[in-house]
Amino acid sequence: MKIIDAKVIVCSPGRNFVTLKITTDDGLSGIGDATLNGRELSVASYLTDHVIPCLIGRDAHQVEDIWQYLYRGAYWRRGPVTMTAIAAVDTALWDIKAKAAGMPLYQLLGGKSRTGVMVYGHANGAGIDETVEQVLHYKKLGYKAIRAQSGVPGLEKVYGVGRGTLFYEPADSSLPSEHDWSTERYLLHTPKLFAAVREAVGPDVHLLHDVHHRLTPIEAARLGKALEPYHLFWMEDATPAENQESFRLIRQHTTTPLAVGEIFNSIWDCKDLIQHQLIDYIRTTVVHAGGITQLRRIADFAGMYQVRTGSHGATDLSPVCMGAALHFDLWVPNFGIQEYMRHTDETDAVFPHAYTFEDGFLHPGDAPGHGVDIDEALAARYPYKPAYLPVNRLAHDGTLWHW
Ligand SMILES: O=C(O)C(=O)C[C@H](O)[C@H](O)CO
Ligand SMILES: [Mg+2]
Repeated sequence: MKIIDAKVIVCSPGRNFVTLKITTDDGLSGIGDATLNGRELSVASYLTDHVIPCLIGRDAHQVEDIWQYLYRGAYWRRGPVTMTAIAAVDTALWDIKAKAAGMPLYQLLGGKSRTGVMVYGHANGAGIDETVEQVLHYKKLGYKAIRAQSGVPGLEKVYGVGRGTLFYEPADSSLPSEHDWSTERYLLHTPKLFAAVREAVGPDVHLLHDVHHRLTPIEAARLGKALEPYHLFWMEDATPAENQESFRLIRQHTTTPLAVGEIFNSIWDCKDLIQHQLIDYIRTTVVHAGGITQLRRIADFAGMYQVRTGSHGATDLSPVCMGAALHFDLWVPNFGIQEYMRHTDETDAVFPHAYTFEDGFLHPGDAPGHGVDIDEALAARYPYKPAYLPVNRLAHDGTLWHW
């Protein structure tokens, strides 16, 4: 089964997406997500200029060999652009392999390990009352797990608080917009938020929170401790993770479970965190961590240390990534949870998909492959629009901080 064509489709149905489509000589085609928020065209170029020429004529069934060929063959290893490009190829090839077998992808991975994929939704509000209201709204929609983010008094724009109720889109400007930040205000506010949310929602709903890399390890330890009475499912990205060792300090002070990894692109980024049991959930995704082939390796390694998966699933990960992720989630033995930020109707129309939401769970469906397609004619009606993620500055003196 030879690869005869591969092309990159860039479109912007509400937000930018990059999709790779691979076609074989026996008429099968598969697609992979290649979206890297705010840096989309770098991956498109990496694929078009450097990867696609090397794919033509290869056997589409050799998923592992092609992965190694692209990873080792580039000489320059890892990095978000490279690994997103490799992920797109890998996802498209798994899609083709499953279609050739006439099976949904989860069957090829080892079959179902559960009846559905528990997801968490995003509730956010300008203040505590509005956030509580949103959490209750998500509960009513059937969600078993809800992430809560709220504006902080005295700060104008805070991570996680966007427009609308079901959709959140941080890449909101043609040049990076500027947010302001005060750790002290945030640390005073957030325990009050979770006291109110837990009180309103009761003991059974899982609650999650994303710190978005904004605290130092000792500050994160203080927050984790303060949140213990509200028994969070996880506290995410408590501090930047370039130095994996820094999580040891947080761990020594709090029993609040820790989740990390949405910006990781290889198993090496999480090796120490997993091996030393410094985290509880690993958030690497299909699209940014080298596809199903490497994600499977990360999950198996994590399983040895009782670390479970909790893949990133924000709106900048296309429905193609979501479809592939759900097959992975249905199979992976050490599954924890899947993030689910709904896409807009425009996005869903461009990417028709087999997955469905019911009562807090997503189901990948039983269509052969990963079950997500792209309507190329419709995609062509939404040309690329430059859009950046914001930056963050300390409110008191304008120092550039982590966003
Ligand atoms: O979904 C999350 O947990 C995020 O942190 C979302 C990120 O800000 C977003 O995906 C950046 O592209
Ligand atoms: Mg996050």
